[in-house]
Amino acid sequence: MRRRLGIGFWLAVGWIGLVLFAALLADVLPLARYDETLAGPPQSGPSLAHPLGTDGLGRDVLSRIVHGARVSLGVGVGAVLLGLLVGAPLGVLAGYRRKTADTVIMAVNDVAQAFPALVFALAVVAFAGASLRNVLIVLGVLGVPSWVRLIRGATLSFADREFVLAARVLGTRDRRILWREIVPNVSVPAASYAFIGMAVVVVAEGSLAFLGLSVQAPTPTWGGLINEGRTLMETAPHVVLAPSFVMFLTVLSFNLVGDRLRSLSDVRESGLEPVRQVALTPLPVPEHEVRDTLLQAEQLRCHFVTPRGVVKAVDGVSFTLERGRTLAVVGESGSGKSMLIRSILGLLPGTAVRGGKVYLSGDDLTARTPAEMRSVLGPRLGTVFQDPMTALNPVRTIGTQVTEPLRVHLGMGGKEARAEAIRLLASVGIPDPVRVLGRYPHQLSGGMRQRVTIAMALSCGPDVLFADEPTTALDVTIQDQVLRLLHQLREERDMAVVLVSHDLSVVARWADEVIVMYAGKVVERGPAAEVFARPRMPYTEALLQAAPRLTDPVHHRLREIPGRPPDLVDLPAGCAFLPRCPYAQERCGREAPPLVANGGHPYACWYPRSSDGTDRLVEGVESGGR
Ligand SMILES: Nc1ncnc2c1ncn2[C@@H]1O[C@H](COP(=O)(O)OP(=O)(O)OP(=O)(O)O)[C@@H](O)[C@H]1O
Repeated sequence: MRRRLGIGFWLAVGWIGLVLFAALLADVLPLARYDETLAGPPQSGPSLAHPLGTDGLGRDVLSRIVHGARVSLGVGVGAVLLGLLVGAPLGVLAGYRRKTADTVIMAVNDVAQAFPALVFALAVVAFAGASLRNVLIVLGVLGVPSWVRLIRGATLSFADREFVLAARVLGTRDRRILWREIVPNVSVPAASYAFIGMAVVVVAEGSLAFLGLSVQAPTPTWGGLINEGRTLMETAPHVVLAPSFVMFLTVLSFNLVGDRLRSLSDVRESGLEPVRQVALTPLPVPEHEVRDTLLQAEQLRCHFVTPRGVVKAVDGVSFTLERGRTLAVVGESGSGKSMLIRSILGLLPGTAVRGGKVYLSGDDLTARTPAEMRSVLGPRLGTVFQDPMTALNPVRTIGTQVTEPLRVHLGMGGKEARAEAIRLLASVGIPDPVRVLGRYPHQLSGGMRQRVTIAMALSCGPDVLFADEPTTALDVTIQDQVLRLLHQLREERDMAVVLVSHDLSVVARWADEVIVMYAGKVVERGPAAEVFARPRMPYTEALLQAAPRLTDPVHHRLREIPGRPPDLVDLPAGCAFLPRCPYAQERCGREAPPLVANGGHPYACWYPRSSDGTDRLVEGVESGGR
């Protein structure tokens, strides 16, 4: 957390703390009186007695800045609190209740936001006078519409989340949901906006003071000090520069703190972004040989630095893949399948550290910068994601989305790209592709949407197609069509396919090779038919026993794998599967088994299942049945 916030954040917090401290203790600090004229020679520069010099009336500039901080910060804090106290409940109400409450609140809010701020300030000062309280009220009220918008937006984004729905299903009262589920989540962006809001108010107060609409002399305010010093710019520039600089630093600090707090709660900053190798300490790469193969992964690792410790999501995965072959990656949820794919593609969350090497036809992809990777992603590596609805932009037509990679990567003109898009859509079995080009994703069925994403992934003719659970979001009949299509396209285009799936019947049917992952490591690897017919690692055996088989004539009982996958932050010293393994012995707790091949395919187990299949329940998982 400390590292993520950065040194700038802590310097900003320190500065704000210092200004607050000085403002609060202004009366007891050993400073000259802020209104004492001729405390020193007028317009004199910095000296020991007056560290920031004196102004045109010989008043101590430092003392005036410190006392001015009281007004500027006081107005900042007060106005933000006022805006928050009025705006937040309205925002929550609009976002949670929606319908009439939302319409009315937002309509009034829009009108309030459109009202000219300066006219409002002038009107209040003209009628009620330029006092600290009135300035605070003016700036607080002016901030309310922004608070309503912010809090409404945050409430809307949380109101439909699964945890709120779960609370509703349990019959929880609205008030309780608001306090327990919504308010704690909304308070994070609110805190960040409060700091940014304070910066805005400090500047606004300065501007009002500059116009003579804020607290009147002799009470100093930062804006007022700048206004006074303006006339001495040529003879005594320090009089205007000192308060300007203090105000600048304070506003900058508020913005910085607010921005860092926002980034902590911003999901976009934990989303996909190219691996930032320079900013993170890379993991060491062991010696290895670069092979003459299409795709090679060598000791690939993906670790996350989290407040709890290092999550080893992928830990030393190696494999090779040839053209015309399908490699399946299987394992339970959280075993590292998706992170393995993302590590290959170089698209990882910002907190990830990648290690190891990836070679595409001998070309080291891990040595490429994110910008250089862009020429590989699409043209050489294509990806099909799990949920086509989220993979497609809902507000753009299929035509604009399918033609985009053709125009960007292949430099096609509008007409040519359209013709190619029609050909691509037809090749993935979309009937009437011309009509589909003008449609939006929501106007297509799930199966059609997935065909569109496959067409997009294939548009630049990739060498390797990654399909991360491509059929999970589809119903069973469509699943088979999509997998058949992927297989057919692989044959036609002589590509390689990396298929991530937790469905072993899918893998057994369509994959040539398989790697079984457990807790970020490969625990078994080999030809799919062989691994499924004769699994050596008890985990693979357990996965098979837990997998339903539609072709099974007799409905045999599925065996659940007992226990839970281990905590990736705190992996045991020995075999990670030990607590769940029925065959574990003393050695398994002492030493982690390496991935070795004893005359067959490689597996990581000290006490493997027998290779002739006599001691287990493996009922001929069908392979090659395509
Ligand atoms: N941003 C992150 N920060 C910390 N840990 C993460 C992050 N993203 C993923 N992980 C962890 O990495 C591990 C592997 O995640 P991954 O998504 O690769 O699993 P998976 O096998 O694909 O699971 P699933 O089948 O559910 O998609 C998980 O334990 C997950 O909690």
